[in-house]
Amino acid sequence: MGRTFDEDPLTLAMAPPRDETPEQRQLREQAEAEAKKISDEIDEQIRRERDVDRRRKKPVKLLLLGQSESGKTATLKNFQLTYARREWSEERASWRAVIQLNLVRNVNLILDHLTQEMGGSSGYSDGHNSDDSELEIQVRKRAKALPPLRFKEKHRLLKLRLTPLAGVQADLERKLGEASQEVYATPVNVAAPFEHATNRRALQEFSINSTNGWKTALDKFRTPRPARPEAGPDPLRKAKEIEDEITEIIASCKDDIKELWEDPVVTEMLNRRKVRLEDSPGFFLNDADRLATRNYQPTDDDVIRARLRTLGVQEYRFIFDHGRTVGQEWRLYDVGGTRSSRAAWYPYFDDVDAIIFLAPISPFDEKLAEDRRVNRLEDSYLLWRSVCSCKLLARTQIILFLNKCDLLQAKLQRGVRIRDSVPSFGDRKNDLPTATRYFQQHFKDISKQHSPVARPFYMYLTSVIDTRSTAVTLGAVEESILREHLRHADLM
Ligand SMILES: Nc1nc2c(ncn2[C@@H]2O[C@H](COP(=O)(O)OP(=O)(O)OP(=O)(O)O)[C@@H](O)[C@H]2O)c(=O)[nH]1
Ligand SMILES: [Mg+2]
Repeated sequence: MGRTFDEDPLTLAMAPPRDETPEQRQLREQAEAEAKKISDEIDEQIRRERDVDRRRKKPVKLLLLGQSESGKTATLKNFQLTYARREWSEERASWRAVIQLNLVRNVNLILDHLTQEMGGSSGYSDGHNSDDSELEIQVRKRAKALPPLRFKEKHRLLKLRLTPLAGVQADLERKLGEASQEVYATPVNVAAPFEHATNRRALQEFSINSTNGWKTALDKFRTPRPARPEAGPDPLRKAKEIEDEITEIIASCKDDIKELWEDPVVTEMLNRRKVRLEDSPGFFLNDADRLATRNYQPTDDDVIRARLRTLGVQEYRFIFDHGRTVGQEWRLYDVGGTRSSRAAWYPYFDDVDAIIFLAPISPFDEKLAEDRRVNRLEDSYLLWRSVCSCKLLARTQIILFLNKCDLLQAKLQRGVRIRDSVPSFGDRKNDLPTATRYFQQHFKDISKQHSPVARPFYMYLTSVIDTRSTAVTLGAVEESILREHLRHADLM
């Protein structure tokens, strides 16, 4: 074959030798085919590694489920405190308003009871009302049998001096928005309304899907920037003035708040009415000395204990700055836990790496706020069963937190007997290890019976307001979720 002088040197170098025999040609072509095969394999390997790498960098998605007040948001806060510390520190101060509202609510609740008690001869009317709960009827009966409470002039004055806190509560609730109000009776009477839901779009009206969650409420309480003089009255500065006014009123009520909470007649009144504020969400009365001050700044523990209800489904994006996955994005989905909020959960089951399911085990003798006929533990069992049996979640890792162990311990120490509310507990020992073993076994049995495909049972006993022990639990959880995340990345 003739060659021209203008062919480029590379083509010349790659060209077969002029005097190549047919055998040599066959060997050469075989060698070239082999080299191409190896090169293609290397290319494919690089492509696959890039793909896995890209998937590894995909955000880890974690969904928090459980009934209202089970501790989902408190768990989320622990994640932020442990793994996204910078953001946590930036936000801590803006929780002050929520904590102030929690404290003021505690006080106003006592004042409401006081007003009812001091209102009539014994504070209770004689007639029964069809709306009265069984507890109220019982309380009324017991109160009649006991000597009257000895209220003094001091109680009337305390009520009078603490009146401004009603206005403070209203102001704070208005500023914090709907999340600051607790929900009571709702029309939904099934534990898992998500079971019949189909797609995200159909449910949009139920869900507030925001990418900044509690920030919406807290943003109004960030430190204002200096206003430009030509811009007129600065709304942020105005907000700051209101905030200072609220803080001033609370600080000026400090001694009265403490006197009210430490008063023996008030204690007796709350006992008779079976009101245990200490166990309720957002209890801060024992911290009034520290909180009701002009320069109060929330501590980490205060923020974890602060109660702000979750509305709809909230997405939080954190780039972890601590832990094994520094630089990795995590998306945590926090949901409202009342029965009427649960229909909005289903669309989020689709694409999560793991679920943390929170079941509080201390309220075994309490009712749901949204439906006073339903026992809280029973509701958790039903909800757990629905989540375990959900086909869409058949291969999703589910981690159970049996939460509020601290409150369970305190309740058992006070002598509350489990078998009075949970007859199947029987004559077992009424102590913490026996109780947690018993509840754990019940959840394990449900998971075994109702999971469509056998799944491992991951369970932790938690008190998520204890940030130290929770950090240890989250370390184990992080590792196991990450392992699953990477396994998925390798399989895809
Ligand atoms: N003592 C104690 N309190 C807890 C524990 N876990 C949560 N709490 C408190 O219980 C209250 C309710 O917790 P949240 O985290 O707001 O509950 P939630 O599940 O997010 O509730 P919703 O948003 O209404 O669905 C908060 O004030 C928490 O600080 C716990 O283990 N022990
Ligand atoms: Mg919440």
